[in-house]
Amino acid sequence: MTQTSVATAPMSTTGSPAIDFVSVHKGFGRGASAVQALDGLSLSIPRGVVYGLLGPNGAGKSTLLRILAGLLRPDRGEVRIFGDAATPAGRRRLGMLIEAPSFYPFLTAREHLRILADSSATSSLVEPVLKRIGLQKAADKAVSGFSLGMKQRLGIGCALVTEPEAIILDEPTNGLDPDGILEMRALIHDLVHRDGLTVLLSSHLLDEVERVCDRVAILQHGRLIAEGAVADLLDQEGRFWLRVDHPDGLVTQLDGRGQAADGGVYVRIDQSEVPDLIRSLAVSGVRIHEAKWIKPDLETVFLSQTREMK
Ligand SMILES: Nc1ncnc2c1ncn2[C@@H]1O[C@H](COP(=O)(O)OP(=O)(O)OP(=O)(O)O)[C@@H](O)[C@H]1O
Repeated sequence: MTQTSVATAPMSTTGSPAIDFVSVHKGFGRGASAVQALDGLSLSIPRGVVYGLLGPNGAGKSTLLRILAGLLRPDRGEVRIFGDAATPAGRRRLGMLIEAPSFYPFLTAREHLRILADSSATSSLVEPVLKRIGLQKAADKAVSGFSLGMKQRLGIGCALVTEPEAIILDEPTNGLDPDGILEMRALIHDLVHRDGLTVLLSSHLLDEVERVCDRVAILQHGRLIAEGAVADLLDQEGRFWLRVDHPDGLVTQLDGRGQAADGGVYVRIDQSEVPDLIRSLAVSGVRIHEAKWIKPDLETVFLSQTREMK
C-alpha cells in the first residue's frame, strides 16, 4: 500500500454530520406484494470515521445507499449531505462505488482515471490516486486483464479522483481473496485516518467490519435497531465468567442473572459492577478460581440484536 495522500487536509470531525438520513421511508410494489424497504429510518454518519452499515438480507442497506446516490427517490423523509439537502451538487462531494463498477475493457487504469479527472478538473490527482490505490505498476495495462481486487481498487480510484469528501462503498470486499481483503482494509483505513475522508460502507463480513469500522448501524426490516461505536456495542454485550466450586449453587445465588456453561458461570452484569460482585461473592464464601470479562465479537452482537427484533 502506498503512502500518498490524495486529500488536501484532514477534515474536522466536528460540524454537521457527513450524511444525515431523516425519517426516510421507501416502499416497493403494491397490495399483497408491497415491501416497506425503509420504514422511517433516521441515521447520522459523523465526519472522519469508517462507518459500517449492517443488516440481514433485505434489511434495506442497498435501498438506503441507492437513495443517497440519487438512484432512488424516497417516498418521504430527507437526506442531507454535509448539512445541506442532497442535490446533484451536494452529491458531487461524495465518491460512490455502490454497484459493481463497470469499465471499458480496452482502456487502461490511467485512462479511466484521466477521463474522470478531466471532467471534474482534477487532472493533478491521477498520479496520486494511482499510488493510493496501489495500481501504479499496472496503470498502463488494459482493465480486461485486471483481477477482481484490482477492479475494486480502480473503482475506488474512480471515486477518489473527483476529490470527494466522503466515499460510499457497497460490499467493498465482496469476492476478494484474503490478500485483496487486506489491501482493501488498509486502503479504507488510510482514506479515513490519514487523508481525513469519511467512509460509509455496507458489508456482510462482520469480522471485517469489526476490524475496519469505527461505528456501525444495524438495520432490520428498514429500521435502525442498534447504532454506536464498535467498542461500545461490544462492551454492552460483554459477559462476566467465573469458575467456582459449585456452579449450580452460584446460579441459584445469582437469582436469574447467571447461567452455567463452559465449566463455570456466565453473569450478565455491567462491567462496572464486577468488583462489587466479586467482593460480595467472596464475603458469602464462594471460592473463585478464575474470573474474566469476555468481550463478544461483532457477529455475536449482530445475532443477538437481530434475533431480539425478529
Ligand atoms: N427495485 C425493487 N423492487 C422491489 N423490491 C425491492 C427493490 N429493491 C429492494 N426491494 C426490496 O426491499 C427490501 C430491502 O432490500 P435491500 O436490497 O435494500 O436490502 P439489503 O439490506 O441491501 O439486502 P442484501 O443484504 O440482501 O443486499 C427487500 O425486501 C427487497 O426485496
